[in-house]
Amino acid sequence: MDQKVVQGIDSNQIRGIGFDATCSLVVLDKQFHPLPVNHEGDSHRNIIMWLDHRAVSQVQRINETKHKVLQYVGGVMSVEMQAPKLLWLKEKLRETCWNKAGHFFDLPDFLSWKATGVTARSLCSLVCKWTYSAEDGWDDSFWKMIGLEDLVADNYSKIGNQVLPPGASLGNGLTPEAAKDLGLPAGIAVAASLIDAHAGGLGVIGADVRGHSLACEGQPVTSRLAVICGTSSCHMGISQGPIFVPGVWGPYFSAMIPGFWLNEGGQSVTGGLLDHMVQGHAAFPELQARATARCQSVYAYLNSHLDLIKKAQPVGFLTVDLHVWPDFHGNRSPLADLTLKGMVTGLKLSQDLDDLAILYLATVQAIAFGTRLIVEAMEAAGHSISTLFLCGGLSKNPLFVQMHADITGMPVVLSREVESVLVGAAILGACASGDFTSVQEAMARMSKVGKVVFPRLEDKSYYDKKYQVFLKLVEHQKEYAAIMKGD
Ligand SMILES: Nc1ncnc2c1ncn2[C@@H]1O[C@H](COP(=O)(O)OP(=O)(O)O)[C@@H](O)[C@H]1O
Ligand SMILES: O=C(CO)[C@H](O)[C@H](O)COP(=O)(O)O
Repeated sequence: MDQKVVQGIDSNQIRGIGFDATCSLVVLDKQFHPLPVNHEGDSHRNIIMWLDHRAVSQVQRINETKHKVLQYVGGVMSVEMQAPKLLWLKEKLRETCWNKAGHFFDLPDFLSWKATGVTARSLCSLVCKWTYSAEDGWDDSFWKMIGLEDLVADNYSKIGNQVLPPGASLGNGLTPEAAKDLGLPAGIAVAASLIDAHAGGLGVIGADVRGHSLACEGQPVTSRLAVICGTSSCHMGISQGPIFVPGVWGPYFSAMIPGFWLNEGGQSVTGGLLDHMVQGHAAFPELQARATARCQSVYAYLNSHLDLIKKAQPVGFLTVDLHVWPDFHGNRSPLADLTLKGMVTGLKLSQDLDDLAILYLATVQAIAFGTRLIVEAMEAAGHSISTLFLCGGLSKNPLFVQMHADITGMPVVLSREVESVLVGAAILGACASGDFTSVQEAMARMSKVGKVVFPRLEDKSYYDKKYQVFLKLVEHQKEYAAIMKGD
């Protein structure tokens, strides 16, 4: 743990701590020491990252079982969830890892354990990534069916048999050892954690929107979709009753907001894809030099460059003959197909800064079309969404935000605090300390609207045409795969 987090802060003002993190799998032995998750035996590498797709064969076999728990992850389990990763460890590293393992933690639960010594898991991580049900607990038959019956035999002690709602206070709070590491007083309340995207959802979705002329004003919170966009994008929609959306994770009960069901759509690389496209282009060194000379981020430079080259037309029209399918790391939602790949059509021989800027624009648009596809799937299944609430690193990019508004046709609300994921974690801390009596009360007080961006409805027909092309791209990709599979 790190003292940077409290630099320049009066530590006596800190009343509670909340943790969030990606849903990566942490493996410890029976004495809580790190265990290698690799063939090399390097115990510094004891975490399988969320976006690690090594367990492809395992997840295929899990999905072939058609077990009823799969209904609660969108009908198809993702390779990014924990059950396939556990099965991979058992099958590939039985001696060195599986047999020696004492504790498998989701990363947010690992952090709260490290701070408090309490091994209780958050309902959020267990429901969303481990097939636990808030109503019925673990389903023994699932673990037996997929070949992980040993987890059932010891009453789930390795993956969690004490489960707490996010925001519940853990044990006696910060241990003396963790307090020393963090430079904080021992005993400060520590909350049961949330996965990062879920913390972002808490940080934005409950804001008071009065005075912004938004359709969601005075409407139930279920008309809002929180989109947490950083390395990946996660689309968090809530409902009073369970809604089964094919290819969209959930419905998860009480995994984000207590008492509400959650559906979680997602795109596995979004910010990561933009970085990849921009940094891998031949004109990147020139871009970097120009952005540095202006003390700008490369994205701010690209946005201003697009404004220069667009001439009289709207900037989005620069991609009339350049189209991108964004699933360079498979499709998480709503197609739930990890075999899908990225596609670009409309490339030319030139590779100058204009080409880079236009390719970047087409990628931003493709990510926004991916959001439109997810929203349409959620609405077809019963959600009624009128407003997007964006946060995360990508929400700092005005082009990304405007394209989401234009392409979905919905207004986008940005939070006053860009790092709303951290606001969500702070909400947890404020619940654990007893400063608020419920997550809902804390959300209403702590999330604040910053700016609202409305769609340019006059550009709608152009984006509708590009969306038609977008859908053709995946249709064609599937046709190519079928041709190559044939004799
Ligand atoms: N100033 C910026 N302008 C535009 N995009 C940005 C900026 N800073 C970060 N990004 C984008 O946000 C992404 C990272 O978002 P962040 O929320 O920090 O990631 P994570 O989800 O890993 O926490 C980067 O991949 C980058 O594409
Ligand atoms: O699966 C997820 C949430 O359920 C997230 O995509 C994953 O945790 C990583 O997010 P990021 O790196 O974008 O913060």
